[in-house]
Amino acid sequence: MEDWEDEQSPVVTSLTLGKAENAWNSNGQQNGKDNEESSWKPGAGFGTQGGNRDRGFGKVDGDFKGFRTGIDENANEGVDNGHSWNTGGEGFSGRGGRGRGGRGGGRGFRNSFKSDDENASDEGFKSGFSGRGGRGGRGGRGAFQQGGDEEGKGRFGGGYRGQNEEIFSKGSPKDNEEKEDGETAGPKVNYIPPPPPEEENSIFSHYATGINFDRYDDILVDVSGSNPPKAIMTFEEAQLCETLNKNVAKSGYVKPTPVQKYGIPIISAGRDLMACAQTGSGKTAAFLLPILQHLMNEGLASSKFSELQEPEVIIVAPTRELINQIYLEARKFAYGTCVRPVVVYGGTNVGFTIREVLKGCNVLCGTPGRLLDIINRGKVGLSKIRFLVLDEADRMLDMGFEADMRKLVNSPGMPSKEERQTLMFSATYPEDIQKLAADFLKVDYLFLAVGVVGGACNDIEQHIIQVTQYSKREKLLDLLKTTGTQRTMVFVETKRSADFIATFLCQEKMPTTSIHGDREQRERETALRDFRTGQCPVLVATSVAARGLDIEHVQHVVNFDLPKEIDEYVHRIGRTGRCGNTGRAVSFFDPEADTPLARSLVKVLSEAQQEVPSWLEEIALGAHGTTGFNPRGKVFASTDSRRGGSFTKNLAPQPAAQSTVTAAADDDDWE
Ligand SMILES: Nc1ncnc2c1ncn2[C@@H]1O[C@H](COP(=O)(O)OP(=O)(O)OP(=O)(O)O)[C@@H](O)[C@H]1O
Repeated sequence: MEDWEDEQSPVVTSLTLGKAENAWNSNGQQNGKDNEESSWKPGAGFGTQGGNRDRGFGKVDGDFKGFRTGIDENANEGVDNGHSWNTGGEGFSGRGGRGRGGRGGGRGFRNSFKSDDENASDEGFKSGFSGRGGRGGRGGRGAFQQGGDEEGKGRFGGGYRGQNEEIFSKGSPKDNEEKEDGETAGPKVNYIPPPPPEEENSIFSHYATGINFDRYDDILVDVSGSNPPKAIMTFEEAQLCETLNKNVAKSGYVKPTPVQKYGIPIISAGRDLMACAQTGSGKTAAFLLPILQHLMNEGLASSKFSELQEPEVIIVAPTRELINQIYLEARKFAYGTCVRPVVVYGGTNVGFTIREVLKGCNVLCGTPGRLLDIINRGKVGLSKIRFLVLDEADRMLDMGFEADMRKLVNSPGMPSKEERQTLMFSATYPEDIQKLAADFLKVDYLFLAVGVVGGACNDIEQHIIQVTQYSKREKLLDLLKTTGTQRTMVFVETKRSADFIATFLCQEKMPTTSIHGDREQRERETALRDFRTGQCPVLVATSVAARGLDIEHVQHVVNFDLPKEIDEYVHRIGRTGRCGNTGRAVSFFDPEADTPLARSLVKVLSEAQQEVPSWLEEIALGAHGTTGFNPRGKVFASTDSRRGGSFTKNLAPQPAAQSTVTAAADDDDWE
């Protein structure tokens, strides 16, 4: 029997709040004993604090007033006095020492919650805190250095959804938030996701296009490369078969968006494509429809009765939730056809994944790790691949995933780039990534730019508010009081901040859930579902939710912590203002931390005709930005890195918002 075949039954892997203390004692206590410096004390809810004062939080000053916890104003929490800080016995707010160490006193909470980015955030907490025992880990200096038993996965990593949620999740083996993998190592994962909807109504449920949908027609479009095919103006011109046409209509699509008008004929003509279009402007259908039409025209090569499945299409995306969403879209458009899409992603039971694949698979959607895993297990052959799609292509080719993408295209059987069609889609394309992407594409690929490459969607009202690190929580609370039950995504930098802020909001009686890479997959999906349905109208998220997610009614995005990269900002705020709907994004700008982003932020705001606060311009003027800056630059900030783009629509560019900043930089310099 193969190793995956015994992975049958899902087991409950996390604990309810009521049970957690026991489990915690039995597993975690071991950790505590193992480590002289560790300091957790059971019995006070889940309040925990590892790390010592200097290495952990540093002294708290500014306007941080504790956290309705056992922490005192002088930050004498944690190790030194042996008290844990807790959240009133209701939730948890545990914390290991940061491992990296604070940057000295005086920065207080900032050290704790700002400076520990995703990579660093794990260092202090690699221990058996999950309620299942820890696997150990690197251990934090002054924190919990040893794991407990061999079963658990270490780290604290729980998310929080309020009163009754099963809180504690095992940690992830990865440090990098967005880098999802197939979990080829480590303990078996038993999670089997719920089956996708079968009812036609649910499959085709969609939200209405917004008042600005028709304004998509005014966006400048640039196609570069030789002999681009003519754009289509209607779906009829796409010459889709009857079933696909019906499915398009049932999805509520009346007319194509610009990326569809240009992208569909390019793909149908057999050309490779690198496409860049605003967030929420319909990139998914732009590649799915012509691919499905091709399969309908050409017929399917793979047999559902084969022991080796040989899909015609592979679609990769960087996060599990996004790839699942793409899969559901593929399933929707393929409804009533014999094309069978399948999705594979980490955090789920491998045996289940393989069984799904073996039921027949034409369009294989996956996160890179799990995809490579099942390919390596010999369950999927690549020789029949006709299309390779990289969604969020710039992310798929940056340092996090580039190696996996190279492994994929070099896997045995994978047709060479000359023999397959390769399609890349994103709202952002740093120029160096474009150059790298050319390795995967035929020489004569077409570059399609809808609007500003890397630009924010114009339907999003953007506000930047100057704050100090210590005033953020109060500001967030004030903000959320004005948004009521409207759906809001709050982005933070670290997994721990996500838990912390979610806990804080729950205590303030705001139904909140959280999503980040340390949550178990089941919890992540529950969180997303609760957010989608409005049961929890506030979702606190790390960058794992920044790209691609298409959730109805998200009216607000809050950047509690601004990201370090401007592209990340563009994707995050793009969770609102989709498909012609309007949205609002509020970002907290802490000059101490965010000054390097100032220039590119001014640029993005200007290009989207948003008001640029004068204080931000001043900061930008004095800042050594990490990204290019030319607020008066041309509308296409950057186009095809091969240059020579030809404008296919000659509308007068709209004037950028006035900006007094005159720093000289290359128009194209987004890095
Ligand atoms: N032609 C259309 N008419 C109506 N709705 C559409 C059309 N095309 C796409 N949509 C809808 O618009 C929403 C956004 O589409 P999609 O998720 O593909 O955007 P995207 O460009 O991939 O965004 P992101 O850059 O954030 O990944 C989806 O709900 C989709 O069903």
